[in-house]
This record gives sequence, structure tokens and C-alpha cells, in this order.
Amino acid sequence: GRGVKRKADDAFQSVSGGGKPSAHRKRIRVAELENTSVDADTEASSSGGRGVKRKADDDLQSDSDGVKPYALRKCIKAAETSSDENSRSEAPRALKRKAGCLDQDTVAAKRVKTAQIQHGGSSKTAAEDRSSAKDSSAAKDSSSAKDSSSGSLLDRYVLGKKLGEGYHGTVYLATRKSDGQKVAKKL
Ligand SMILES: Nc1ncnc2c1ncn2[C@@H]1O[C@H](COP(=O)(O)OP(=O)(O)OP(=O)(O)O)[C@@H](O)[C@H]1O
Repeated sequence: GRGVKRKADDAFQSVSGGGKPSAHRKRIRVAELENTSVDADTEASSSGGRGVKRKADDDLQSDSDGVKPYALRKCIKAAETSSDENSRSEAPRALKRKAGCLDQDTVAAKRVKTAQIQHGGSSKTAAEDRSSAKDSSAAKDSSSAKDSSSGSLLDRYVLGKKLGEGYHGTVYLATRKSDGQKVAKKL
């Protein structure tokens, strides 16, 4: 309750206190925080007390690392929050997603979905999607070195439609003659 009220007051001050220089306003805020530090500690178990303490830390941080870009500061804050709350695994995942770091499974699953859409869809489950994606990328990886220079590729695979284009080549849907497995082949 108190934390929320103080936060609202701070926000009001920062909007309406345009006349005061910011250094002066900061000093006032630090003085306020120092005066209420005992309160903040005793209230540590309630949400208001923690909020005040965290806000004070944030303010100090934004003073010291003013040169860091906004996104970087946000990342640092999220990382700190996650280390504060050890039991939560959401924050690192969110960070990863934010940074655009998709793991390999996700990328493979996306690719299979793309292929399915192009072929009019199928009734495979997500698990099957993933495993077949792995199969196709494994097949692509293991055979590309051998096949690129030899003419044996067409002996072992029946090439299908074009799936897409990368920087280093074009990817085709292919069927392995030996077992009928559909794979993605990059030529
Ligand atoms: N297994 C797959 N299923 C469906 N489509 C695929 C598959 N693999 C690749 N593609 C399609 O082919 C395109 C090119 O794939 P590729 O793996 O060559 O991409 P890339 O890694 O960007 O290329 P490069 O390695 O040459 O830079 C993809 O964007 C995708 O549309």
C-alpha cells in the first residue's frame, strides 16, 4: 500500500516538478529514501517494502550507467530480476526470445511446419514434427559433403519440389529411395 502510494507520488513529481533541476529532485528522493530506510527494511516481507528498495536500486543504477543503451539496461534489469527470483525460469527464456536466439529444435519445427503448409498440411503431432525435422536436417548434413560433387545423389534420392533458397544453395524436398523417407536436400 505504501509502496504504491510513494511510486505514484514519484511519478507525479517527475511530471509536475519540471521547475526543479533534476539533480535537485534526485537529492530530495535520496533523502526521502534514507529517511524511510528503516521502514523499508521492516516492510521487506510486504510487497510495498520490496518495491521501494528495488526502485532505489534502479535509480542508483540508472545514474551510474547512463551511457548504456536502453535495451541493454532492460536486459540487465531482467537478468537481475531472474537471479533475484531463483525459482522462475521464465525470465531467461524471455530474454532468449527477445534476443532472437531460437534453439535448433524450434527452428527445425518451424521449417517442418513451413513444408507442411506448402504441401497442404498433415496430421502429424508436434513430437513427430520435431523428430522428422531432425531427420531431415541430419540427412542434409551428413550427405551434403559427399553428394555435392558426385552424381550419386540422383541415384539415391528422388528430387521433389523446391522448398526454399539459402545463401549457399537451394533446398529441395527429396525422397530417399532406400526407405522412402522424405528429406530436405540442399544443392
Ligand atoms: N527441412 C526443411 N523443411 C522445409 N523447408 C526447408 C527446410 N530446410 C530448408 N528449408 C527452406 O529452404 C530455405 C533455405 O534453407 P537453408 O537451410 O539453406 O537456409 P540458410 O541456412 O539461410 O542458408 P545458407 O546456409 O545457404 O545461408 C529456408 O529458408 C526454408 O524456407
